[in-house]
Amino acid sequence: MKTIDELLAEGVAGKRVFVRADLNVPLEGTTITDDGRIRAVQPTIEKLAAAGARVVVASHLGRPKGAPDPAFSLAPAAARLGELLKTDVAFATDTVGESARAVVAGLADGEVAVIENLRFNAGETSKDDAERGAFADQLAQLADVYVGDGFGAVHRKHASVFDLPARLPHAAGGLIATEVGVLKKLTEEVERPYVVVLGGAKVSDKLGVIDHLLEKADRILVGGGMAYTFLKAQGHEVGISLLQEDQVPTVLEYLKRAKEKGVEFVLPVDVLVSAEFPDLKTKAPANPTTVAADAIPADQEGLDIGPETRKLYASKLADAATVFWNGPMGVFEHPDYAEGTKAVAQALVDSPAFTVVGGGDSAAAVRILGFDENAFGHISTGGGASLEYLEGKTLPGLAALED
Ligand SMILES: Nc1ncnc2c1ncn2[C@@H]1O[C@H](COP(=O)(O)OP(=O)(O)O)[C@@H](O)[C@H]1O
Ligand SMILES: O=C(OP(=O)(O)O)[C@H](O)COP(=O)(O)O
Repeated sequence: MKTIDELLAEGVAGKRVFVRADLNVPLEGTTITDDGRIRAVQPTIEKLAAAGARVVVASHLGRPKGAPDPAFSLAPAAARLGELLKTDVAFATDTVGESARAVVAGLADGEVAVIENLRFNAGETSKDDAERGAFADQLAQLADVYVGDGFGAVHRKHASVFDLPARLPHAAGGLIATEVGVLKKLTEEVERPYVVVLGGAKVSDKLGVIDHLLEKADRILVGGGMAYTFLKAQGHEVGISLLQEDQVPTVLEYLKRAKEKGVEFVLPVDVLVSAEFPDLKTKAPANPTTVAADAIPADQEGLDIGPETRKLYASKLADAATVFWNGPMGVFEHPDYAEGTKAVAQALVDSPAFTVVGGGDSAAAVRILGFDENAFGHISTGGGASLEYLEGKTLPGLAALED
C-alpha cells in the first residue's frame, strides 16, 4: 500500500486528489454532536492541501436510499471541516453533477472542497458491479489521484471505497494507516483475559462476528440492541425491543459453542424499558422502568442495560488484560438511557487493560459522556470495519488500496 507520505514525495501540487473520508458524524438536526471523525481525517487533508493539491473530500452520511435527502446532507460536516481547517471549504450540492464539476473546476492549488453525500446516488451502494462501476467512472472524472482514508467504511464494497481506487493512482491516508497499525495487534497474540463488549443497533451487520470471536475471546458481554436477540433465543419475551428474529437459531448455536469452548457469554440480567422510544430532540424525561431481563412486558422495549447489569459488566471487565468494545449499551443519546454506556466506559477507564473502543457512535458516546479520549488505548473511527478487520476478513476498501 502506498502511504500518504510516499504520495506527497511524488508531488501532488496542482493535482485533484479525491479523499474518501468517513464523515458519517452524529447529527441532531444540522448540529454535529461529535466531530471526532472529521478531526480524524483532518491531518490527511491538511497535508495534501499544504502540498498544493486540490482536495476533493467525499463521504457518505447515514443511510439515505440512493436519492437526495436533505436530512442526510453533508453540508454541516463541510462547514465544520472549514472551521477546523480555518479556511473556506467549498461545498457541492450534488455528488457528480453540475455543482460538483463546477466546484472542483474552481479549486485553486491548496484549496479544499466537499461534495454531497455519496449515498444520494444509487450506484454507490449497488450490488450490481456495472452500476457501481458506472458511478465510479463519474467520480473518477473529478480527480487525478485517490486517497482512501474513510476507515469506518472500508468494510463496504461500495463504488467510492472499492471501485474508484481501481480507476485512479491511489494511496492510503494517515488515518487508515494508524487504525490498521493498532488493530493488527489484536489479531496477533493478545494478553488475556480478552474481553469483548458488543452492543449498538446494527445487529444484523455485527452478529456474525461472534462466530470468529468464539475462537479468540475469553469473555463476551452483550448489551445494547444486540442483547434482545440473545434473550429471545433463551426463550424470554423481548416485547418490542430491537430483534433479529431470523438470527435466533444462529445465536442459539453461538451460545452452545461458547459453552463447549469455555467462552463466557454474559447477557443482561436487568434492563430499562419503556413503551416509547425516547425523544432525542427534546430529551423530555422518558421515565423508564427497570425490569428483570426475563420479564420485559410485551408492549415495551429495552433501551438500556439495568443497574445490576452495569455492576455485573464492570466486574466482568475488572480483570481483563485486553478489551475491545463496539456498540453503546443503550440509547445513550438520551440521558435516561446513558448509564449503561457510561458504566462500561468507566470500567474501561478504570482498567489497566489495553482497551480499544470502535465505532462511530461508541467513540462519540465516550466523548459526549465526558470521558477523556486519552484514558483509552485506542478509539477507532470504525465499528463494523474494525470488527471485520479483527475477523481477518478481506476488507474491500483496504484490498483496493494494495498496489
Ligand atoms: N436497546 C437499544 N435499542 C435501540 N437502539 C439502541 C439500543 N442500544 C443502543 N442503541 C443505539 O445504537 C446506536 C449505535 O449503534 P451502532 O451504529 O451499531 O454503533 P457504532 O456506531 O458504535 O458501531 C446508538 O445510536 C444507540 O442509540
Ligand atoms: O458508522 C459507520 O459504521 P459503524 O456504526 O459500524 O461505526 C460507518 O460510517 C459505516 O456506515 P454504514 O454502516 O452505514 O455503512
